[in-house]
Amino acid sequence: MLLDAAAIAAALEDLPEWSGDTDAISRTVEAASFPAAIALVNAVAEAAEAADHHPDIDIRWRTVTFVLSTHSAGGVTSKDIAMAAKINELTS
Ligand SMILES: C[C@H](O)[C@H](O)[C@H]1CNC2=NC(N)=NC(=O)C2=N1
Repeated sequence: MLLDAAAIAAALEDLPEWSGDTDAISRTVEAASFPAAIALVNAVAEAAEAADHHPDIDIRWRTVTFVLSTHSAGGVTSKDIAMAAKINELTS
């Protein structure tokens, strides 16, 4: 179910590294090195496969941006909030 702007803002209070709107949420991570960035992307890929929910990922040297939306719903759902929390776990 699509989340409205208020629900997304409330969810992002617990995910301060993330920002966004009703279209998508995103977080940029600066890893220690390019191999560390790739290792993070691989860990996120494994979690995304397990959840069958996949972020858009942009890799620029050691800076990785994750963008989450639920394509089938056309916006942000609880699946995106759950995957954002999972990415935070994998980042820390
Ligand atoms: C059939 C399967 O559930 C879908 O194709 C999944 C796969 N991963 C997905 N990932 C994202 N971000 N949005 C989707 O709607 C989506 N759909």
